[in-house]
Amino acid sequence: MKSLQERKERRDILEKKLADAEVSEEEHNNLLKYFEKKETEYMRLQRHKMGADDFEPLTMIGKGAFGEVRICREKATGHVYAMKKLKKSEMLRRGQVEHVKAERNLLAEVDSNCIVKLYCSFQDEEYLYLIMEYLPGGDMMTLLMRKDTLTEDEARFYVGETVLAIESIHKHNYIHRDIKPDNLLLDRNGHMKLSDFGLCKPLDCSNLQEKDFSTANNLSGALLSDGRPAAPQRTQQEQLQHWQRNRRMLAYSTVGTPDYIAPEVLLKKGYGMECDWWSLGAIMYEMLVGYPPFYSDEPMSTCRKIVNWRTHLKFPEEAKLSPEAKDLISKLLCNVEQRLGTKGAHEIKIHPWFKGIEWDKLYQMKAAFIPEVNDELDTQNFEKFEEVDNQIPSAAKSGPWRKMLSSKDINFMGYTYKNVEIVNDNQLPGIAELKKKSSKPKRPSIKSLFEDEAAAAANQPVQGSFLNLLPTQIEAPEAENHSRK
Ligand SMILES: Nc1ncnc2c1ncn2[C@@H]1O[C@H](COP(=O)(O)OP(=O)(O)OP(=O)(O)O)[C@@H](O)[C@H]1O
Repeated sequence: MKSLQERKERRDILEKKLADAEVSEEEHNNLLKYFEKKETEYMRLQRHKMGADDFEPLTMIGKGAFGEVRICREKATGHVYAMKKLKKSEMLRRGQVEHVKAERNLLAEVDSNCIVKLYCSFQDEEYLYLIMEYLPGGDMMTLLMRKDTLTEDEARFYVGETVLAIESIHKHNYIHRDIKPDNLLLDRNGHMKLSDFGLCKPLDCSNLQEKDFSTANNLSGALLSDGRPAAPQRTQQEQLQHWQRNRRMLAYSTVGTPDYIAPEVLLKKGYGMECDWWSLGAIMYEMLVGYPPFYSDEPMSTCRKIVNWRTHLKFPEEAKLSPEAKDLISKLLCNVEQRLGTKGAHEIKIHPWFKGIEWDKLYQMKAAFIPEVNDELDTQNFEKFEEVDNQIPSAAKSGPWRKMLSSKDINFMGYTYKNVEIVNDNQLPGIAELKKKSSKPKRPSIKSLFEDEAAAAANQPVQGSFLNLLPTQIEAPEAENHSRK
């Protein structure tokens, strides 16, 4: 009865809006017909338990340490989404269960232009699934590799959108900790959205002490026993080529790249939201210089340079950065106490480098680059991945984790989620407009259908190992369970 009543209220609102709006009778009827169609779809979705069978998997667009990302088509509606599929046994083996829940919680909780939208999540015996909006513009890593460097105006657009994205997750009390160009995705119009909120590839620096990071031990400043420098001195161009040769390999390696991680995170001193602003500084540097500020041949050496940033942060002359750009980067890549953003995103927004930027209109502006996207299944902006045999290795089926795996698995309880609202409801012109004009709260019809236990799970503090998205109330990394060890 309640849902009938709500349906009637929605229809009344629409009728009222239509009476006020000057629309032709034909348009009026079309909108009402569309409304009924959406209501039917909405009810069907509410009833239906989603599963992998509801989607036709298509081209693979991403591969991570725990699974893969593909575009897929929902069989019932024909809508295209990105499906992230994660192997439960791998999650358990690497102690990532809480992180995958954190990712699902954040995606379900934060409704923002700057965050990739989650349509639903579900699981079967072997896998967890996230069905998200498909962002066909590719990721920032690929864009940067294609462009070498960006002009300051181009960079301002992307850095600005990253500021808004970071601000929106901080507002929900989440810290990302692993913001890097690979996690900045571009939509069809070239606007940026943040993704990948839970499954970092933990680079295990936990056995390193602060003394290991001391300047005497740092690689690039050090000399070998015969007096030669331990790391070759390269020109900006050489360093750029070197970085680009290694970039994809680093992205797909099991340890990932530490280039954007804040020193306090590496040192596990206890950290807060400021660590995401450090990552912003490293990304901005890469956009303007061509490679990240502490790049080194070895990830461990990069970690050392990050911790000794005072010695290693240098701006190559050839890059010709403006004084404002250098100033902003230096105020992001610095001690937590001095770092811009510590008191909130506004500190960064008012920096002179952003002079003239209209923060409220950034997402309505024309993007710095418009990606080429020919149709809804176009994946030209992504790497090509070789398809390997999809069979689940027998180890996963017979290993010690096997008995823990089932779709009613207690480890992954609360994973299932459905966001009925985002079933492409902006596809019909007119409806989106009407919704904007509505005086009701922003998302009047949202119906997030958590399974009962999910509501509780969403409020659980999340603990986990190195480098992962954590609600801020989880504090010192020392207290974390470094399950990779
Ligand atoms: N919603 C999406 N739309 C388009 N592409 C996506 C989407 N989600 C992920 N991708 C692509 O898949 C890649 C891997 O995704 P993601 O980083 O979320 O997976 P992961 O397994 O957690 O990876 P990682 O090992 O880096 O943590 C991204 O870099 C991006 O290119």
